[in-house]
Amino acid sequence: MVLAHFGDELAAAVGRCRNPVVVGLDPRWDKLPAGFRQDLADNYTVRAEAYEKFCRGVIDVVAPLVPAVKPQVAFFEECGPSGMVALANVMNYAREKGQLVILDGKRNDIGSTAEAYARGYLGRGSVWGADALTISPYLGADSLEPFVEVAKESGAGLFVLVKTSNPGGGMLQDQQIDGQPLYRMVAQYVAEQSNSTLGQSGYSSVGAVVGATYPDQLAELRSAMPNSWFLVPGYGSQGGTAKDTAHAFDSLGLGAVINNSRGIIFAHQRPEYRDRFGDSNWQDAVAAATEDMIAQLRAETAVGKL
Ligand SMILES: O=c1ccn([C@@H]2O[C@H](COP(=O)(O)O)[C@@H](O)[C@H]2O)c(=O)[nH]1
Repeated sequence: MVLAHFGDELAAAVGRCRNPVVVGLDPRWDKLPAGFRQDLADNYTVRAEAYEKFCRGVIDVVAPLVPAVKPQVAFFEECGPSGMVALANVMNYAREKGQLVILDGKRNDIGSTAEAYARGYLGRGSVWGADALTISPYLGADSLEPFVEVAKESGAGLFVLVKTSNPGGGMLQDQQIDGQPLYRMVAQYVAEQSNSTLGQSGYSSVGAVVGATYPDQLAELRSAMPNSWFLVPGYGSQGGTAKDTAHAFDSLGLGAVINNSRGIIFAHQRPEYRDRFGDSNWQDAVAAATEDMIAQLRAETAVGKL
């Protein structure tokens, strides 16, 4: 079944869960709980199978708690073909469990190739069936249009990289062009596309990636893209805090979803959870870290009004 409208679906899911947490599925071999690792680290089929089993276990815990998961394609792609099968199985499992699936692939290319990416990834009628996909803006408008067109047809969503969470992103994104940083030009494009994909929630299906590590720009960009969902990475392991994300939300606590990958899925290794849970109770650590993040966001931001 095709999604009616990603922006509205996300608003409904965030409202239902009363929180905007996205759990990032970034499986890493050396961080998996002991029971998942065998002596076959160099066998990528074994790795892929372990990643799938682990991610299914994470989804079992977080599906009743949060609106969406964000599989990171890179960790599955690293495993070759068996990794891509594992990714497809994980995406299907998340959807079966009622989760929206935001695929972090950061795709794009020239227009005709971008169209193939868009048709392959976006919407439930597609082969991959992602509810939303992250895309790069740096090939320009003709590379982005196929994604927007397919998203409109399929009801799926897009998150355009506007101000990324990494320390080096400013090398290009902060460059001044005609008196404004490049990221503001990208934001303007996203705002324009949002106007043509507005849903009943007031939010569009064309959103923006803006890092929690740049709180000032989060505030600035919230005003520049008032109808766009923000996908906010950089929380936890990269240093972003709940307070840092406060300006990403509108006054009702909508408008942004906050991703946390390592900090949740590998919580069993974090000092604050390690002694309580350890490897054998890793799923309880995932639950505790998710619930703690929800509580922090509710205490420090307008999410408390949801
Ligand atoms: O600007 C960006 C865009 C994407 N990411 C991705 O989000 C997660 C973050 O992982 P953590 O473990 O929570 O740090 C990861 O998949 C990145 O590729 C980002 O961090 N920043």
